Amino acid sequence: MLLPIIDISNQPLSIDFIKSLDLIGEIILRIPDFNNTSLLTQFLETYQLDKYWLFPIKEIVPNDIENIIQFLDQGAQKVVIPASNILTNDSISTLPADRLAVNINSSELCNEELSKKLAGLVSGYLVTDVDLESISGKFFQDLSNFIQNVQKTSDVLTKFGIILQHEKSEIKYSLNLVQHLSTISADLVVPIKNLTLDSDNNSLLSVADALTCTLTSDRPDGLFTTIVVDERGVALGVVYSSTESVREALKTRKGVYQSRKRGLWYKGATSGSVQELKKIDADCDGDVLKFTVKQFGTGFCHLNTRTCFGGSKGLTALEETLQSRKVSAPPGSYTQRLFQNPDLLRSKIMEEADELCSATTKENIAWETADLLYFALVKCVANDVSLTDVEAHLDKRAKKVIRRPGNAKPQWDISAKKTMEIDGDTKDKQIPISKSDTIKMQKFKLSEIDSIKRTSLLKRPIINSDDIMARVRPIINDVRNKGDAAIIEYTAKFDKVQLNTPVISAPFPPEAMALDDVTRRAIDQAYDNIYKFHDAQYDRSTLVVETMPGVVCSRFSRPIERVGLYVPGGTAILPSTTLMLGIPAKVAGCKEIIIASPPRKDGTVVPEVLYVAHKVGASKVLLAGGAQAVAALAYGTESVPKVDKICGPGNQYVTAAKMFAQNDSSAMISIDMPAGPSELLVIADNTSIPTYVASDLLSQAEHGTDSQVVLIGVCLTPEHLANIEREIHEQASRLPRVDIVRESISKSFILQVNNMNEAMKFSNDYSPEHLILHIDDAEKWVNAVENAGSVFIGAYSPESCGDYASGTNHTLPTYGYARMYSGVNTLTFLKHITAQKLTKQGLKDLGHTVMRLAEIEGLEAHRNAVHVRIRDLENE
Ligand SMILES: NC(=O)c1ccc[n+]([C@@H]2O[C@H](COP(=O)([O-])OP(=O)(O)OC[C@H]3O[C@@H](n4cnc5c(N)ncnc54)[C@H](O)[C@@H]3O)[C@@H](O)[C@H]2O)c1
Ligand SMILES: N[C@H](CO)Cc1c[nH]c[nH+]1
Repeated sequence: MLLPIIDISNQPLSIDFIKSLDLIGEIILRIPDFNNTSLLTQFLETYQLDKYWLFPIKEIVPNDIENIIQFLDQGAQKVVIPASNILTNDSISTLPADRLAVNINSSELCNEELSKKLAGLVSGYLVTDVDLESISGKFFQDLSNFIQNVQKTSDVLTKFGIILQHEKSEIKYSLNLVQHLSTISADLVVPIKNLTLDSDNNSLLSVADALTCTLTSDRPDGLFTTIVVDERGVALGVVYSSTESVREALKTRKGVYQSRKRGLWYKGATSGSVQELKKIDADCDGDVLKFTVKQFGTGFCHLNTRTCFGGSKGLTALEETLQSRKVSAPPGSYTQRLFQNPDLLRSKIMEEADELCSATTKENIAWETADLLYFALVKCVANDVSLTDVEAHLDKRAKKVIRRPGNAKPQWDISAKKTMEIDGDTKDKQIPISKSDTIKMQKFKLSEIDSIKRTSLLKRPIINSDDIMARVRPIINDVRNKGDAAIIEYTAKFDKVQLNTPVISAPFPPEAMALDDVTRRAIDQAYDNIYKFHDAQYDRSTLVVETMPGVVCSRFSRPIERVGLYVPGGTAILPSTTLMLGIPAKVAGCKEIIIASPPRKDGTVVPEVLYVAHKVGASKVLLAGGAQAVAALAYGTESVPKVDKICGPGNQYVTAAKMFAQNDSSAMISIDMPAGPSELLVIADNTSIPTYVASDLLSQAEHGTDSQVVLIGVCLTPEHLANIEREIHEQASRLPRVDIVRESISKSFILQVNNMNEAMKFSNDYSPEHLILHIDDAEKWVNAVENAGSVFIGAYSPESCGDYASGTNHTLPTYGYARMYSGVNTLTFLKHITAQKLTKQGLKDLGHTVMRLAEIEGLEAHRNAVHVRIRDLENE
């Protein structure tokens, strides 16, 4: 065949022409040297060749080695170097043989010693001084012997290029010559100025003809069987080519073939399923062509499948599915959810990578790899990266001659991890927690983190809401369909309690709410404080404003009639939450209060909860938790009346069920807010007391493994910070819930800042559920609070007081929702109704404004309702 050669100093060249040449194999680039490489770099950027050799005019000097390696790394197929250089320069001789070619003179073809020395070191020979006349004589025989010898001794696939002598001004590059050389596996090197994409003519050699003249057809019609494959090598079908169709294919860089019935066949011309031509190769014995194409449209086959052998499979099929999901996905598509939630996708990739690392059996490793490939490909498709792009990188990497050491980055280095201090970039990473580890938070300095890290610190752990919703939906449907029976069934399943009836109605049996005096007094005091604070929030008066003479607007409130209060009970019993929800509902005057809470293991209600239920005037207590309790309150069952609003915190199932019911118009229900795992942000300076700071942080960390606490240290001295950290470890180690704390503290962090403004800015951006100000002149900084559920001011205001008894509510927005939601308060249980009264004069004065605005909106009936009255008033 032929090897086009381009002198890169002779630019500009036609990009289209070069790209067509690039389709048929390798191109030799004649370059001045490796010393000044800017011309070459610019050439490669412009023409973006697929496969090329670099052939310098000048000899190689030692300083060139670095550049040679760099160009090989960047993708040069081979570098052509004089034999003397290869044999004398150690750095060159260590380069891989499949990336080196050598240029020799025709006289050296018979130099056996040289060919022995070069054996195994190179995979290409350019014979540079061949006289046209000599090609059929002795030279041809020598060349043939030489090639056979190399092929016998070398295990690298080797190419042989023949360069006709340049001194001869009139070199005739003919198809005969190409054909002749190809019989001994040699290629004719042809300057591109001697090549054409058109048919062969006397002065120029046709590229297509040069390609097909070396082929043999085993068909009576002389056509060449052509296999068509996609960029990943997947066979699309079989067609036929002629010299003419190859010529058209090269010229247009499209899939053009020879139809046995219809002549030249421009693939996709009528169907639209066109092909971009990427490569043409001949097989090893030159009787089949392979066209590599990028297939557009419905596919290659006339049956509208991608291939003539049916649909795709494996990674190609997965890629197609993901691409179609990106365009339009069926409702509830998990893939679409991954597209929309990069954080979820990131977590899944990490999770699957981790699972693959732990897999040991053949089956497991295949399974986990499939998982990881799925998520990785979602990431690719989401960002318009194709498998072909990925494979191009793999191929490019395979060409690198310098191998990286491949050590793990510090955060992934398992041996280093064991000794890692948690003072680096590890917030999102799983650090193995051992019981002997110091219980400590991760530490960051605001001045040392970038904005991406800051944003990640502001984020809460991801809630997988679609998965949870998928679990919650059938529970809700069951409760709607089967009522009490479903509640009993789910309570048995999740809470392991067999109930006869799921509801206790007031009046509650005194023995079921009997408490010792100390407990009762504590609850009573908490009750009084909470009541006092919530009662004060209730402005029972009617707001009246005369907006203009004779136009009086007013607003008054009414309680929401029936409310359902969810009191969590999964890992801790929470009578305090019964107070926090029941009291404002009672103050607001709700007519029916129903409390739902998971039963104890013996099927009873916690007496403290029942006592508070009684105090707030609840009519019923539903002995159920989770989604089944929320569904019963939202839709009603035989024994649970449907309510108008559901309030209260809970785990992810509770929250998902509340969100579901709120969005279902048939439920006609509202909720207080989406509330999740507890959280606390403490701002502390050097006036803070380390024991107090640590105790506050731990008070929220003990809620659950998903709780998050944050300490912002304002100019803390190293000693002060160390004291706080020591207190955290010592106090935590003594807690009964130390195992929960160990986990939640490891996900929590300390951020050191330089001043209070930085601290407040971070806190407002984080929007914590609880904010504690352990700082000098704490009260002054309350003015700077923009977002928080509840604020605790000064050293003697522990959050626990707000959790239980000071008077404020503890059902507060988490997860950053404090930016737009208030915590539960008396207004949560009220709605406001507005009213207005216009006098005749008021209507006369306002009427024309109303009529004009109705006219602008094209709402004639609106205008008329004023008009008929004003007409009467004007006639009075
Ligand atoms: N923001 C606030 O004001 C506030 C106040 C108190 C508590 N909290 C939070 O409330 C949450 C309470 O959670 P909890 O689990 O202890 O109690 P919970 O009462 O919210 O949930 C327990 C119920 O979950 C259901 N459940 C458990 N596993 C299930 C599964 N696999 N499928 C379906 N349903 C299942 C069961 O029905 C069970 O009754 C904690 O996260 C806590 O931090 C928040
Ligand atoms: N701190 C919780 C709100 O996030 C409420 C609570 C209940 N019991 C103790 N604390």
